[in-house]
Amino acid sequence: MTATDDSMDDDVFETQEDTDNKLKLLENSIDRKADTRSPTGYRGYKPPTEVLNLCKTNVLDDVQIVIHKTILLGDSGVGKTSLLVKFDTGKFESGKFSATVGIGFTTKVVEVDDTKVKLQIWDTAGQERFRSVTHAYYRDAHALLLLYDVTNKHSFDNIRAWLGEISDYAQDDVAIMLLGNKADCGTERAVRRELGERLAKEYNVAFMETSAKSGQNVELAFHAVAKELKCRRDGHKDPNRFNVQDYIREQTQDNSAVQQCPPCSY
Ligand SMILES: Nc1nc2c(ncn2[C@@H]2O[C@H](COP(=O)(O)OP(=O)(O)OP(=O)(O)O)[C@@H](O)[C@H]2O)c(=O)[nH]1
Repeated sequence: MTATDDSMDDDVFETQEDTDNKLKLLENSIDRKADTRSPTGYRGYKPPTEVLNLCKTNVLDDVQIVIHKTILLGDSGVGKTSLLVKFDTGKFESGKFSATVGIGFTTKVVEVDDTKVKLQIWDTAGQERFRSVTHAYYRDAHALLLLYDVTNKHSFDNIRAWLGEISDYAQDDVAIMLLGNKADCGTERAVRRELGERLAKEYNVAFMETSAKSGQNVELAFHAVAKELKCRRDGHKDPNRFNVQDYIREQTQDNSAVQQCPPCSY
């Protein structure tokens, strides 16, 4: 499977008009909020011009598309922006990104079983003060990638709270994948892989460890989500229900020689 920037033929999921209306709503709400005092200091926030331009080019050019909205969530500093940039550009630049302010997105086409699936991937700010803004985006999300940092126990302990917010604000059938990021940090590890696996099982969500730095499982995380979303859409035609965790297991076994986590003592 490969990820490309090609457009795709498929039926309409979100139209140009829908996207236009959302942009207008976003711009209006930002203008309105700028008029009032904000306890968080967020109300004056305007998305960067590039984000708005991105909306106006990449999405609006393709009218005949299926957009699967995928959101990256998790505490500040767990690596959401780095994971997205690695997937998008193949690059990791240590310490390059300042904390995300508000929200922005990138679109990426992923090829699954000879079909193109368009993921609109939203990167959110992990900082608490932006939480009310990001909640607004949960409602129409098809998939959520929830990250913690394997070197930061606190970010793992907060996952239950994140899952609580997800159940409050997202659709019941949203696809959720828990990602333990920074798996390259062998000696600094503070959260064992088994703890992540156990938590994911408890909440019945998919799980894998990733590294935006080494690239471990980065493509796989987004491909697994794309495959899950495609299978959900095709569900009525597919008698053998796709199981995303089995798929991840098969794929990581295939690649285990290159993707093995360094031994750790936790
Ligand atoms: N070693 C290692 N460092 C990483 C990895 N992913 C991200 N980082 C580093 O962790 C720091 C935070 O990464 P970001 O991508 O900005 O984190 P974020 O979750 O987007 O943070 P917010 O925007 O504040 O929500 C940066 O210094 C990254 O270089 C990884 O997989 N391995």
